[in-house]
Amino acid sequence: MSAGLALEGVHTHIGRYHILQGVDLDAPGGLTTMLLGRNGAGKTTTLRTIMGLWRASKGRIALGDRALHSLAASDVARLGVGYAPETMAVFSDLTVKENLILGARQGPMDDRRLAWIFGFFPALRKFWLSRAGSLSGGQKQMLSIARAIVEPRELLLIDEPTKGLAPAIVGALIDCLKEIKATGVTILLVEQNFRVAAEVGDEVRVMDNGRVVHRGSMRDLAADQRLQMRLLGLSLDSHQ
Ligand SMILES: Nc1ncnc2c1ncn2[C@@H]1O[C@H](COP(=O)(O)OP(=O)(O)OP(=O)(O)O)[C@@H](O)[C@H]1O
Repeated sequence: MSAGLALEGVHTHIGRYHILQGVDLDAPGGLTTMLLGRNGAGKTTTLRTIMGLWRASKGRIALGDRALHSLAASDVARLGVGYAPETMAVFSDLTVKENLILGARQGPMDDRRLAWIFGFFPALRKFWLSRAGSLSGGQKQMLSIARAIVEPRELLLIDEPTKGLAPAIVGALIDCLKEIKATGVTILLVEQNFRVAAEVGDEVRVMDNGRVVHRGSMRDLAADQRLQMRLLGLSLDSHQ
């Protein structure tokens, strides 16, 4: 089973702004933990701080018994952390294949793993030698996630994978997230679409103003519309 993630009292400053203001967050090993919250709550900054792309100015970040908070992003990746950023950081001028090779840190890509990835992202096989820049938004998102999982990981950080995607593609992405989840990897997933969150999340943490303000099971939050309204400002309409 994959290790769990724990943040204790994490502060992050970006320039003169104090963005994370004492984040206490746990993502239990082998489970999918949703990180929710209103725009600007600090979710992306939390993922980037875990990944070592922003340096925590205070606090501890640990994956199992390994401390991450003083490591560079390349060392965090080497410990088995995959990151699919919100911006779908694919290299437009490189082919799909070359983008995936860049995600494989331990050596050549494993054919069986590639076949597994193609199973839920068939477009990546189809456009294997095409420039990533020529893919649709949904396909780029899939490539970004495929890159994060091209090797087995201990922890996956995924930022808003369904953002801007057509509903039909969202369904395919949910299936894919469930497949990835079934491998037993620990997942921390930022998602604005509450329906997706309710479908794939085991646990949920909600952020507001640079702190975690709610911790519980996704099932309990999904069943409590008052709590959703209070924590997320969701109306019933947003459940469509
Ligand atoms: N590079 C930056 N420079 C200055 N402020 C930043 C920077 N990046 C983020 N912020 C600020 O930090 C706060 C948290 O941003 P963050 O992107 O982490 O929130 P979020 O919860 O992911 O929101 P969203 O859902 O809008 O992406 C916001 O007020 C944002 O304006």
